[in-house]
Amino acid sequence: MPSDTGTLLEALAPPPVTVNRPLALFLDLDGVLAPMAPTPDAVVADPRRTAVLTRLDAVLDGRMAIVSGRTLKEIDRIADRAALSAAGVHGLERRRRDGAVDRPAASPGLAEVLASFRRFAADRPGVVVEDKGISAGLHFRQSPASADEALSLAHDLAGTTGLHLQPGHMVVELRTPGADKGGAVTAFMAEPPFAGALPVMLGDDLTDEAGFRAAEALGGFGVLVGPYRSTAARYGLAGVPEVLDWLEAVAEAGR
Ligand SMILES: O=P(O)(O)OC[C@H]1O[C@H](O[C@H]2O[C@H](CO)[C@@H](O)[C@H](O)[C@H]2O)[C@H](O)[C@@H](O)[C@@H]1O
Repeated sequence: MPSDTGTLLEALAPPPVTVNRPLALFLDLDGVLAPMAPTPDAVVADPRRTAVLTRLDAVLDGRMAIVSGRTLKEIDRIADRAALSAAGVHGLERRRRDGAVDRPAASPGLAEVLASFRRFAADRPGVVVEDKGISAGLHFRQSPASADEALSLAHDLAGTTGLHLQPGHMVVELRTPGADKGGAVTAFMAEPPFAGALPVMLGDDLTDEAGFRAAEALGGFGVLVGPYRSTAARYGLAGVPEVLDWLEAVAEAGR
């Protein structure tokens, strides 16, 4: 059963390499397929990651999607276009295997948010603004002292614009309201080639919890990557190297 308390100190067991139904994989990007870096742009394509994603896509007959907070453009840059199916901006935009993309119109309040974020970043060295079109991120990994003020600014702007507040790892984001990662997993699972498979979602962030719950609701499970915390995930992996090892084992088992 998924764990529901953050006070337990136990680690989650690693996920099985084989399951008794065709497997569908939903993979978060930052912190799961790629190690954390000082800035979003510092994460680049990696031959080992691209190779295992390409292999998995073939072995799983296309039942593999990256489900990330990044935009589809960024997912393609970092994953070297190895994932045809993908959901970006925390599930707000979704690309099917045939290339068709669903994306909502950007909330009008985003222009004001970006202007405010840029004013905030201008006199705080290290603070980075990320314009994702339908969302805006304020990164403070390189300026941790700015965290409280950044969160407070984002909270105030969420109130005035109606945008959805999305906290993350050393970032706060304001995004167009709409689907989350759980919605993306559920939508993929309703369509070929995913329909009927057992969904497994790997993630590390709070935004991945919706994906874990969606996988569980459809008979699959979530895998928490990183330190133990309160989670809907059933299994755990310690970090990116362990994820890549596990994915390679899954690809090998399915060969
Ligand atoms: O859902 P994910 O694939 O995990 O994406 C979450 C966010 O990842 C990126 O930001 C994070 O990674 C950066 C690079 O390691 C790091 O510098 C930053 O502090 C992290 O928050 C990305 O920039 C965001 O758009 C994603 O939402």
